[in-house]
Amino acid sequence: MTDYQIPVLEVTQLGKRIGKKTIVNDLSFSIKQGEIFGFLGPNGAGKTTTIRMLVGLIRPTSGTISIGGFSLEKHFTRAISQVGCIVENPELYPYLTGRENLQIFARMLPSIDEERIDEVVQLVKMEHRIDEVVKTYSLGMRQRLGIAQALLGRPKLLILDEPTNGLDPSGIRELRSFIRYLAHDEGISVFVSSHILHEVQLLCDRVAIIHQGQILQTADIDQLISEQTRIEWHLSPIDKAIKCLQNISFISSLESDTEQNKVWVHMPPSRIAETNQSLIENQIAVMSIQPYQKTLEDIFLELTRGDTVVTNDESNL
Ligand SMILES: Nc1ncnc2c1ncn2[C@@H]1O[C@H](COP(=O)(O)OP(=O)(O)OP(=O)(O)O)[C@@H](O)[C@H]1O
Repeated sequence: MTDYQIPVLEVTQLGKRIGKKTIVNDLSFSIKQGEIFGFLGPNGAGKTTTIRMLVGLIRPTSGTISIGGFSLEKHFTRAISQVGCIVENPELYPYLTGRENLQIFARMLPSIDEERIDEVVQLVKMEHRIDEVVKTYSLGMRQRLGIAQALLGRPKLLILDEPTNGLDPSGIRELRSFIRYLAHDEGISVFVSSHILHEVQLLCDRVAIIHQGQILQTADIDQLISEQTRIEWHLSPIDKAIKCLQNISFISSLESDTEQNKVWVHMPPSRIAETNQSLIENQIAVMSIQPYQKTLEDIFLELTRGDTVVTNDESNL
């Protein structure tokens, strides 16, 4: 079902100035169909301002946004009709049932019938509680209903601003598996902002790291982690081993301690076996191989040199 060729969201050199202050500067990224794209940054980095521009609540001062191939500026209605969005807490009527909330929202959209309401209720797996009043729902269920509301218009792109705020660990886990289902099984692209590294690492396929209104790095999560893997090799004879490793193209930043017979290199973990084989073919004894993998948090801290981002302690996953 997933087609990774079509960019559902394309953002080019997006910028926002308010007065003399640059809030967001030169953001460029694109999101493919069925992809979960994390927008990770500390408080005040510019995430909400970016989301407000993506959903047409404020105008960019520079750059372009294209949704499903339509420019948000030139074809606003066509572009925005492909977006479903909820901010931190969805706006719901507490004294009405879940279904009545969806019916009210559906009236604002063209051609949404009861059948579509039943479909989204099934999609968010709320069939058993949808006819109860919202004030009896947990925060996690309200989030689901908010997502159901956002899905009513069959969006290609779902935008979620810090969706796990206020949820307990089981609610977070449930929401995570639900978002993955929507993206990977239903083919909906998801843009999700977060200040929690661990959450992004567990949820997203790709991430843009934003700091002071600028993207520091955009990367595939798995690739990012594997590129940042440092491998410790215990080898003998060490001088011959170093020469051998220096000739391998995918190995970088070689450091060694000849007294301990140890070498540390950066390389993809998937190439360990072939490296091991070429060492053995060169009559080098391999005593041990120890990979050390950086977390997204380590990578973020290196990029930003220590600005505050919440670690997995707070996310409590
Ligand atoms: N209308 C405005 N006028 C002046 N400054 C603003 C305005 N809106 C946002 N800012 C500033 O821009 C910066 C980015 O704000 P934004 O809300 O986009 O950050 P954020 O990454 O979403 O952080 P948070 O998670 O705290 O909301 C902040 O320093 C904020 O104070």
